This record gives sequence, structure tokens and C-alpha cells, in this order.
Amino acid sequence: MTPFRQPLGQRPELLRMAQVEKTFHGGVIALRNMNLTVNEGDFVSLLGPSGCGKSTALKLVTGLMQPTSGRIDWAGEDGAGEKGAGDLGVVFQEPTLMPWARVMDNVYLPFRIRGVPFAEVRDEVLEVLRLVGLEKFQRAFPRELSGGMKMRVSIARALVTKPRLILMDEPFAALDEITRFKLNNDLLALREKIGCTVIFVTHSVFESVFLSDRVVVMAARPGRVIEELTVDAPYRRSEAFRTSAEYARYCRLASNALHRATGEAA
Ligand SMILES: Nc1ncnc2c1ncn2[C@@H]1O[C@H](COP(=O)(O)OP(=O)(O)OP(=O)(O)O)[C@@H](O)[C@H]1O
Repeated sequence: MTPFRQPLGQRPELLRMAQVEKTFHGGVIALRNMNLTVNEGDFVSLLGPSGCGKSTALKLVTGLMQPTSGRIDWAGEDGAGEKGAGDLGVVFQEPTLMPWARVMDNVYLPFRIRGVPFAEVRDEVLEVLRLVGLEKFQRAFPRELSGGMKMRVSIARALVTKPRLILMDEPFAALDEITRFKLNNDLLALREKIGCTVIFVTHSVFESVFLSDRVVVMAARPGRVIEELTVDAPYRRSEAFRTSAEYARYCRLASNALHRATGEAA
């Protein structure tokens, strides 16, 4: 059984942040005593007010930025291990595509960086484009695509290497509401097919509840986790879930937690 089909309490641990602190030059304490465990198959949203350190937490998980103190440990490593490039896929708010390259070449990029010839991974590139619904646009250039389509390319590029963990930093924040709903639905369908683990940063209570099985609420100054809400509603979630009393109840709980987080920061 893929881990995300297992009950939350029974999934193997993937990643643990323990008492992580990040202080930037100039003395800004972005995170202090940040504790978070992510298990294989989890869809975890980091929800919190602006400046509470959500993006900093993601950057620390990538290993491109180091904590000032505390530990970030990965299952199966002794704690000091470097992440293999195939272990992480990252999607940002801006799709950050190469404008001069066709869709298929943008998606091929993570392999090209590793020196893998296109012929060897052509099938993987086309398969992931099919999964995000863009197989007909494989030869298009980014300028020919809508904002939502560019984001799909960015997601395809993050998924093409089949990473253990996908990090998403407000990927849909710049999109209109209808496109955002559609991409939320499609992201869950993709997860259903691929079974990946996701850490998803968002400001949106509605988005976090719709997507996640765990909503982790953070407070600012200093940034840290203050509450966690388990969304115990079955996947695959549909429009019926989006309009259900159950969804409204979870949104109310998450919204109250966010108010407490903001109140703590005031
Ligand atoms: N490179 C940096 N140098 C100094 N301060 C920084 C740096 N990066 C982030 N910060 C500060 O650290 C704090 C946390 O920033 P971060 O971007 O992680 O928050 P966030 O929750 O993702 O915010 P938002 O939701 O607005 O994107 C903020 O006060 C920010 O100004």
C-alpha cells in the first residue's frame, strides 16, 4: 500500500525538524524552536501569517540554507547526509520557466543538469506532461501558455524525477480563483497517481483544508508551529467536499487557529 493510503499515525517517518532556529544577518529571528515531523505520504500545509517563516522552513528543508541551530534529520540518514537531487522537487509561486525553451525541454531540465541524455528519459518527460494534461503542448514555448498552464509545467518539472518529497511555496497564489480550484483538484489527482509526500506553503485556510491531511499552523516573531489540525476526510476530495458542511467545519477550525496564531504575534 502506498504510504498516503495508510492511516496518518501508521506512516513511516520521512523528515524531522527538531528545535530549529534560523537567525538572519541583521538579527531577524525567522524561526525559533521549530518542530515538525513529516511522514511518508503526508500532505502537510504550513499555514500562517505573512513573515512567520514558512518559506524559510522550506528553504531549510531543501538543504540550500542551513539552520543556525537545531537539526533536520531524514529517515535512513545519519543526520548529516546530503539530499540526493532526486529526493526533492520544488515548485515556487513563480513558475520560473526558461522562456527560450520548449515545454518538454523545461521539464527535462532536472535530468539535463545531471547529464542524463534526453533519449534516456523521453518517456518519463512525456508521461509527466500527460499527467498534468499538457502532452499536446510539449513543443510550445512558455509565452504561448496561460498562467495555470505554466504552473502545470513547473509542477511537471518538479515531479519528473519522482522525488520522495515535493516542496510547494504558494504555487497557486497568483492565479485566479477558478484556475486555483482546478489546479487544487488536479494536484490531488496527481498525488493519487504518484503517491508523493508534499509540504505546501499557503496563506489560504480554504486551500490548506482542501488539500491537506495535516494543516500545521505557524505563528510569527519568532516563527514556530503553534497548532496542528488533522483533516480526517477521505481522498480523493471533490467539489462535493468543497461545498460540504464537513469542509466548512474544518475551515472554521483552521481559521480559528490562524486567528490565535496572529493574536500571539501581535
Ligand atoms: N535573507 C533574509 N535576510 C533577512 N531576513 C530575512 C531573509 N529571508 C527572510 N527574512 C525574514 O524572516 C522572516 C520570515 O520570512 P519568510 O519569508 O520565511 O516568511 P513567510 O511566512 O514565508 O512570509 P510570506 O507569507 O510573506 O511569504 C521575515 O521577517 C523576513 O523578513
